[in-house]
Order: sequence, then C-alpha cells, then structure tokens
Amino acid sequence: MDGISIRTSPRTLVPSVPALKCRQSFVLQRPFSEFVERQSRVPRWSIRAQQSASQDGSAVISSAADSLAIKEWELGRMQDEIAASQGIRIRRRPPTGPPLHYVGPFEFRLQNEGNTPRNILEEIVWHKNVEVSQLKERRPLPVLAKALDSAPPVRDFVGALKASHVRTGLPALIAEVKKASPSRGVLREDFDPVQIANAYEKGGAACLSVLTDEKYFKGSFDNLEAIRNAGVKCPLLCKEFIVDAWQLYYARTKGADAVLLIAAVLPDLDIRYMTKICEKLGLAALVEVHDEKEMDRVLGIEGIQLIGINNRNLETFEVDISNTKKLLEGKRGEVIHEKDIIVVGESGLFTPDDIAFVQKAGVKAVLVGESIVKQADPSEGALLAAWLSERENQEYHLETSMTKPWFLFYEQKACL
Ligand SMILES: O=P(O)(O)OC[C@@H](O)[C@@H](O)c1c[nH]c2ccccc12
Repeated sequence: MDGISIRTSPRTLVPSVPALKCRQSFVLQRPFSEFVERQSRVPRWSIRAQQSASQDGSAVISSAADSLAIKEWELGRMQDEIAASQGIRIRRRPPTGPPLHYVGPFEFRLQNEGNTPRNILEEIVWHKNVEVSQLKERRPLPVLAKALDSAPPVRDFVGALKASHVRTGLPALIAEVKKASPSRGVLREDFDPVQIANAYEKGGAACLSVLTDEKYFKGSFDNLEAIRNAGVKCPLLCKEFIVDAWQLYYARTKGADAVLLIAAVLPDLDIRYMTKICEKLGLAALVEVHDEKEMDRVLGIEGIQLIGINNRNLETFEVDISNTKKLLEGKRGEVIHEKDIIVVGESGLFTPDDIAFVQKAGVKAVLVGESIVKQADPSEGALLAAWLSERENQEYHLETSMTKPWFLFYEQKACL
C-alpha cells in the first residue's frame, strides 16, 4: 500500500468553532495526530530545559506533563464543541473534568458529572472508543498497513448495486448477516454466518452487510473474514461503528469492500477525511443519515457516492419507514439526482409494500436484516434469486400480504 500517508485520526484542531470555516483546508492537510505530536514536542523541550535548571526536576516534569494533559483535554472539549455546532448529539467519549491544576476559561465541572451515556448509540460509541484504542495498541497502523498487502482484492460495491438495479429495475438488495441487535435481541439462535451469506448470495443479493460489533450485535470480524474466505462473491459491507480511521484499515485487512460512516457520530471533517482514506484503500463508504440536518451536512461533502437513510433512530430505536420519503422529497432529492448519488433505504423493511414504498421514494438499494435473517431456511432467499436472475422464467406464484417476508414482493412484481 505504498503511497498511503494519511494518518488515522483527522479530528479537529481549530482553536474555536467560528474559525472552523476559514481553517478547513489547513485542517485537512494536517491531521489531529500531527497536531498532538507538535504539541507534545513543546513540553518535551521545556522539560529538558527546565530539568537542567532545576535541582529536583520531578516537580517541573509533572507540571510539563500536566500542561500536555490540559492541552489534550482542551482539544477534546473543542472536538465536542465542533461536533455540537454541527448538530451532533453523540459525545465521542465520557466527559471528564479538567486535569489537575487546570485554570482555563471553561466552567468548573465535577469529575464524574455526565459520565452516563445519554442513549444506546452514545453507549456504543464510548465502548467502541475504548475497544479501538486497545486494538490499536496491539496492532499499530504500520503493522496493519503491512497486512494490507495480503488482504484479498477489493470488489466494486457501488458497481454491484448499480448493476443489480439496472438488471432488475428493483432496489438492489444488501442482505445483512445479523445475529442480534440491542433493540430486537437475538434474531437467530442457529447462526452460521457463512451458511447465511451463501444463502443470501444464492438468493440474489447484490451485496452483503456483515455486522462486526461483538458486544451489542453479537457479530465479529472473524465472521467477516470467514465469509470473505469462503469465496462469497457479493461485495461485503463491514457494518461497524467507525470512530477512528484505524478501523478502515482493519476492515480492509479482513476483506471488507465497503464501510459504514454514521453522520450522527462523525463530524463533517471526519467524514471527509475518512472518505479520502476509503478512496485510497478502494473501499466504498456508505454514509448513513437519519434526519434532514444530517442529510444536508452529507450532501455538502464532495465525493459522496452512497447515502444510507436509516429508518431507525439509533438513539431511541424508533422505526419509521416514511423517514426515507421525507429525506428524499423536494430539493434534497434533486441534489441527490444531480450528484448521481445512490440512496440505500435502511432498516425496518419487512413487507412487499415496504419495499414498494421506499422504491417509490427514490432508493436504488435496500439494506435488510431482520426480516430475512429470521427466515427458518435462509436459503429461502433463493426465491428472490430465481426471480432476479431468471426474470422471464417465473415459476413462483406465492401469495403476498403485509405479513409475508419482504422479498416475496419480487414474486408479486413477477406475477404482474
Ligand atoms: O434488521 P433491519 O431492521 O432490516 O435493519 C438492517 C440495518 O439497516 C440495520 O442493522 C442498521 C442500519 N444502520 C445501522 C448501524 C449500525 C448497526 C445496525 C444498523
């Protein structure tokens, strides 16, 4: 992977929110990690200078270390402020009080104030932050970058969606390999990820989505790797809560062809930075939005090819498929059309009518988990394949109704 010099953490490094706009190009070129490096260089010099001037250097060293801790804490506050200014409610980490000896411009805080996540998404993100920093220690980026050389070749995720849509005239299916979720519990006890993936592929899915979060979704990177190594040809979306660009490299080494970037979690700068890294790695980025504000932010970012509209509010778990329609109406729909962005309708799609509804709203692909993973025989998805691949040769005449699995919609269309 010669030529990749992007660092893992873009973050924000501007001194104040109002200054964000005019500093953005600078920010993109000089990621957060560099800033921290530069900051940490200053105290190190002063440590040396102060040590030699001091009889007992230890007290001076600790005040230099304090100043670094203070800088980092201030930076964390700035990141939160910038995220909040973009309407992001999710805090990236539990708020901590200022370091010892801090005499800054911020208001006084008690050490543990607000240390409880405000909702499930925030809880997941806080947990993910800790998990990723531990993983990073075990496999730092240079090690990971080497592993990229032996990663399986990347496949064209967006191309597969387009081809399926053009071929069938129906939304391309991204079928999700999902064992459980915090809102729905365990969806399938006898969960064999490779078997399910094969069934989906046989069933006509254009692409697959594989949950890799262990704690909340009972997924794993082993599942992703196993599916990739089993020779499944559908391009794979790594369904993960990405909070650090390190995860993009990790996903690629495990055979992912695409990743999910959640706008409710990532500020614009992170999305820009991460989509650039995705480009370098050949990964497609599915940028997920849930409300108008997130959609407008994402539409303002250059180079986005794929937007997912999540019908599920990840903070409350409420599902409303009319959300897809709402976000595609009017000007937003026009911009999406002009930019030739593919929109994926995500979550809560169960019935033929659901699929018809989001298709009419303008999606060219759908992301479906629960309703197909719960089928007694996941290879029943093959019904779908039969329709998709042999459209002229229809032999299925199953009844459709609001309570039937969504993919029977394809039968309904076939019988028209
Ligand atoms: O099982 P459902 O309701 O068909 O949903 C699938 C998929 O949309 C959902 O799993 C999902 C969409 N965005 C996410 C972000 C994280 C975790 C999971 C998701």
